[in-house]
Amino acid sequence: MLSGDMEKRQQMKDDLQRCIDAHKDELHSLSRDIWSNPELAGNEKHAHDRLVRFFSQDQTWTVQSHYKLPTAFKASWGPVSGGVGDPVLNVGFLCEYDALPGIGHACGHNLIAEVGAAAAVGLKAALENQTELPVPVKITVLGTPAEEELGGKIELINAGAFADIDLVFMAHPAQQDASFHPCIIIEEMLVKYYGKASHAAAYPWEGVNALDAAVLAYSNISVLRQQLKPDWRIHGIIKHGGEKPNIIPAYTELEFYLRTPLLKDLCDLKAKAEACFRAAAGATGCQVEITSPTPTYYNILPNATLASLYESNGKALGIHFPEQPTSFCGKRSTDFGNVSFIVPGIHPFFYICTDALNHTEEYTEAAGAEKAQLYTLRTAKALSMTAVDVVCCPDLLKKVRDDFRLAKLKQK
Ligand SMILES: NCCCC(=O)N[C@@H](CCCN)C(=O)O
Repeated sequence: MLSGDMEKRQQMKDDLQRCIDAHKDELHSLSRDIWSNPELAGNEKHAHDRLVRFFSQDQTWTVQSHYKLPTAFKASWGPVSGGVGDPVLNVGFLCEYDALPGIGHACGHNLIAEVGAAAAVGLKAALENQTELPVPVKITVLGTPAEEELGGKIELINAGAFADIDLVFMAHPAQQDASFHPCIIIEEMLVKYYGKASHAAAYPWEGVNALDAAVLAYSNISVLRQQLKPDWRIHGIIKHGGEKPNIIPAYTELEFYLRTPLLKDLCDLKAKAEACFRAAAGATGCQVEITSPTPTYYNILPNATLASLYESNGKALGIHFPEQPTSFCGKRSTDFGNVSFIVPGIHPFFYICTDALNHTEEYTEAAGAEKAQLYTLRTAKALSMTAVDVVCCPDLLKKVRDDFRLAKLKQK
């Protein structure tokens, strides 16, 4: 026999599930449209317009297009319930929608957008007839572009977009369901070598070969890797290697990603990598320019209370959470990590009916497939149901906030 409060929460959860199911075709059309029009980080114009249109069609949402960033948006609803002057609890849902160069939505960000939209619409349905919640509740959907490059969430943090948000939810497609899986710190290093062109056959001795420097740099990093801690990563490409075989390259460019679980480790890894890049310059007589063009993505802070509530709601919907998610390792990064340092939240991973790996063409196909929809909407329901638990139960909200404070202290 459910208590009165439990009965009310269950009724709210039933309402949100019915609402999401009622909107399933529209939600699938939304993610399919984004999937069919892949746009790179910072250029998600179609996705932005499509999501703005999705929320604007319901006049009860207040929608701000081009919110602080050209392809970010904000959709707000509420507050409802509570008394005048009561502190409002602002629940945030995040939508990502940037694709990858050459392989489209190979990370399923079109489904992240669908989950965020569906969870928000569902929570609205659960709340709109509530007049006796512990506190007034508001819903904020943030369109957070450019996760794969640039770190749109970090730019939005710096622009104050998260200042009034109390909880934040999103979910990311993967190979299995996991309420939490470690995502680690990442920093990009851009390396430019400057040499001197010359005819490669007629008088090569007059040249200073920037491609030699690039190759040596790449090789130096490759041997460095043997001496790195097992949970560190460093990987990169030669973005520009020269123009023609008979012109000794005067300019080359490399891009590397450095990843570590802890910020102090990142400093150590950066120093080692920089030594490799400078050694290649010294060996070839080139000049070298080393920069970090994008902000550092932080690791995701865990929140045990939210993760446990998410698992409980997910299991009620039939989600299976493997004890040890095996098919994807934790060596990935996201700008949600930076958000998790300023707002309590969760970023679960969810199965989309494929064993393909992210950032592959097979995953792109899976992210646009009809069979991903059941899992996508189920994830949205679990996120929304988790939000219902927290907004209805002040003790849970306190535990969430305590987890957040403790997790931050552990980072020091
Ligand atoms: N959000 C979970 C992982 C998504 C992802 O693959 N992120 C990229 C971020 C790259 C930042 N320049 C990654 O390679 O981890």
